[in-house]
Amino acid sequence: MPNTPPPGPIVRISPNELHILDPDYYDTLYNQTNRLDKSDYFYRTLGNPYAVFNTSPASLHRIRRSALNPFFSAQVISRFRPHLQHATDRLCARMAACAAHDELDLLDREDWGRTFYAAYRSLWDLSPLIRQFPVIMTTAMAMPRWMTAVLNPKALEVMDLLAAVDEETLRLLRSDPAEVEKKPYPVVMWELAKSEVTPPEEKRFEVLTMQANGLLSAGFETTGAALAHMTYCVLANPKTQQKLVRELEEAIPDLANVPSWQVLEKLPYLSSVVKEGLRLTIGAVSRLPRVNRTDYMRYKDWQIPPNTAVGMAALYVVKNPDVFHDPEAFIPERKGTRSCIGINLAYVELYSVMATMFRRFPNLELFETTHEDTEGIHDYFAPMVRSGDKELKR
Ligand code: HEM
Repeated sequence: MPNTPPPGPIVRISPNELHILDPDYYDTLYNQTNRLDKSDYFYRTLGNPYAVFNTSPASLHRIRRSALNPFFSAQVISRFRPHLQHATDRLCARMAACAAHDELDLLDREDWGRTFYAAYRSLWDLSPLIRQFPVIMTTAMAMPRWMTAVLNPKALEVMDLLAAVDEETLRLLRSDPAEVEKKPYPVVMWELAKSEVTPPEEKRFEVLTMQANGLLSAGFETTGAALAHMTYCVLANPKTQQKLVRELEEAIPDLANVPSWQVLEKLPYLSSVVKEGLRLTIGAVSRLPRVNRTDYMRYKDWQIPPNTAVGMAALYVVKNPDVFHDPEAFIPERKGTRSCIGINLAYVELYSVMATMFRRFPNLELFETTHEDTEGIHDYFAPMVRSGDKELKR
């Protein structure tokens, strides 16, 4: 057998796509200023081409991203915080009630809880298929409901979810302006629809509703998965839990006054727990291919021809032992960073929930939960855990 040399940093993973394995190149490829397109093939995976997340051409992406940016600044997200703290307090109150009454159902609204999650999970489950056969979405939309139900019950759940998002968007757009403007924070789709700077074609109903759907899918599963994963990591490491609880008890003497996110993120240990938890959650597990339509891309001495998709999987950066010593271990004492449009919103959620939950339940314990239950085994863009009927346990 001839000796096969180890592969270099570039591997051709399909006729028109390269993967680069070099953590030092990550910030260059994904630099927001480099104006590369997202790969059409890769990003059509959720069947929503109008959502900023899935918009391929850099020129159109810039328009959509700039329209959304103002709603995700740290300042604007701070206005949303009382709402989030209220939701966090409700979660903790439900956990306390469940513990007291030996009941386990934390999601008290059947319509916007379990069903909502299950429908998004079905969308993610279908996503690899949609990427290969995008026509599935249009076909399912055109079919009578009963036929979709027989052929693919998951697709029916997704169709119903999209219809529910349409309905919510429509209801919002028809709201009394005085009611919407009374809210202490901006309502994104409302502001986009009314904005004088949003181009008219971006105010079309089908664009707004897909943007709403895109923000929901990008915003809820990622943060939810990160919270679940980092809670598991803390509970699986009793020393970390003790250290975290000690810091929170000192910083939050009164549980009725949980400090703002800006104060919480300055708590050194909480901040390290959140960042290390985010590293292990990974966010987007696979490559996020970018394409230069007009020019060569350069990587070291390589010249990559125009129209070649080039991606790097974050998995191989965050699990790279040269970058993170003992990469599988949860070690909050080390540092790391992430970035996305929703990062401020995600941080408010992560800091509020982790601080409030561990301050309120210092003795929380794992029950019949193992590493396997939190392991991302599906690459649906975000890593997804095994689906199954495991419930939250007391
Ligand atoms: C822990 C939570 C989160 C993680 C780990 C995460 C991770 C990521 C990653 C890795 C990307 C880049 C994807 C790419 O380049 O293709 C991204 C983009 C994005 N994220 Fe997040 N995200 C989180 C929370 C949120 C939240 C709360 C929202 C709010 C709605 C959000 C909305 C978005 C959007 C819209 C994009 C696309 C941005 C663009 O294409 O310009 N994310 N996220």
